[in-house]
Amino acid sequence: MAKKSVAQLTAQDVAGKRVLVRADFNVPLDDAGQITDDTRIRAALPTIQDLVSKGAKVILSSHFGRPKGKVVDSMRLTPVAERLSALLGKPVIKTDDCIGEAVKHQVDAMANGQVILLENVRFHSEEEANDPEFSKALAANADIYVNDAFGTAHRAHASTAGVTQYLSPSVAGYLIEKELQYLQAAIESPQRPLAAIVGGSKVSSKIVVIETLLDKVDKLFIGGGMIFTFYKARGLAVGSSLVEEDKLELAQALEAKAKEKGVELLLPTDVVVADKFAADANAKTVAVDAIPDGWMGLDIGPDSLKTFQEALKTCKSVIWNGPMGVFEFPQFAAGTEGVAKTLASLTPQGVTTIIGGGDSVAAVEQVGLADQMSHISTGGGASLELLEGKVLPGIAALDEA
Ligand SMILES: Nc1ncnc2c1ncn2[C@@H]1O[C@H](COP(=O)(O)OP(=O)(O)O)[C@@H](O)[C@H]1O
Ligand SMILES: O=C(OP(=O)(O)O)[C@H](O)COP(=O)(O)O
Repeated sequence: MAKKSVAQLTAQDVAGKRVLVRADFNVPLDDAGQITDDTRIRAALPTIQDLVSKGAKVILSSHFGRPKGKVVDSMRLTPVAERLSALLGKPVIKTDDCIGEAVKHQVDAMANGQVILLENVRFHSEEEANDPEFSKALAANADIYVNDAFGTAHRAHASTAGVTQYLSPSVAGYLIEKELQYLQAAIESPQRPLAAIVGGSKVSSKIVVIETLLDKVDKLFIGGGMIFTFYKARGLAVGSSLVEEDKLELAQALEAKAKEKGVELLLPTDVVVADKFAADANAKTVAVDAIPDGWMGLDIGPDSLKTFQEALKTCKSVIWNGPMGVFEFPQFAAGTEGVAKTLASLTPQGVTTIIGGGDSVAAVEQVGLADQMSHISTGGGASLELLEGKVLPGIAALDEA
């Protein structure tokens, strides 16, 4: 069912009101703490600018990384406030916390049209627990709620779902509307063959998505840190590669389900391994059954890339989430770049190419191919869960239109 939109809020509705806007400012940073891709920040601007122009007091909120309920200095939202300020052309004050008395004083002092950014909501463990008291504390400094955090819409957290119990109206922002409009149409009746490419490092949350994806897709490509759990489940040695020990049985079951469903499951046959996790590591390409002890797989190998590229050319729709390797280090970027180039070449041939996820989008931006894809989604896990047919809790919680 359609959700109420920020577009339906008039200047009369919001002028002088405190509007809590949940955005997804979980952007990639380099080692020096500099933002390497600001797609997610730019994507939130239409909602922010609309509210500013209508005279609202705009209180932005976001998570950043996975600090697990503790204050982690490297996960403060300071760089985001600076970039937002530059993009909006006006100062954006960042508070030291996201709830409490000090925040209340700062909000009370806001002028109409002013923007502040609350500190990382995940510094409180109650955020991910969707704790009602924490939701109330967030709501205490606001009158109206707008959710524009598409990338976090698959999480039922306090700032994405719980807070809607205490603020009315609770509406969708322009980014969420735009993402749903595109993705629902592409996903509900896709041109087939439909393929998903899943990679990256969030193995435990993405491997569970694969189970339902197998009911939807014709081909499934697996790369990134995900592959080693499958290899280990097959009894192969994986050196010091990323492995989720408690997902080995699941990996086996997924391979069996793919066979039973007739879904073509493509896993790399060779990998680029490194003797340490660093840009200047020693690296070599080996077959997946020959990963040396103490070495870690950081990219798919050239033979696998070729196989993936050939198989992609037979697809009519492709949704990609998660890089094929540690593309931030040039010697492990070939798999990700190769897949990006193939997808970019398929879009003009009428293939629907959808890229989702903070790092996946950054990778495609890095090679200058973002504008050659059908759709760049700000959500990786969120777009995969939509493809699975799941209801996203951050959207379900909003008022009906
Ligand atoms: N083999 C690998 N081992 C460790 N990390 C990897 C591997 N392959 C990819 N990665 C890392 O995965 C990260 C992105 O993962 P993820 O957050 O799941 O993607 P997205 O943000 O696109 O959803 C990148 O920073 C990349 O370096
Ligand atoms: O980066 C995100 O998701 P994504 O990597 O699936 O695109 C979102 O900000 C959600 O982060 P989370 O997966 O830590 O909940």
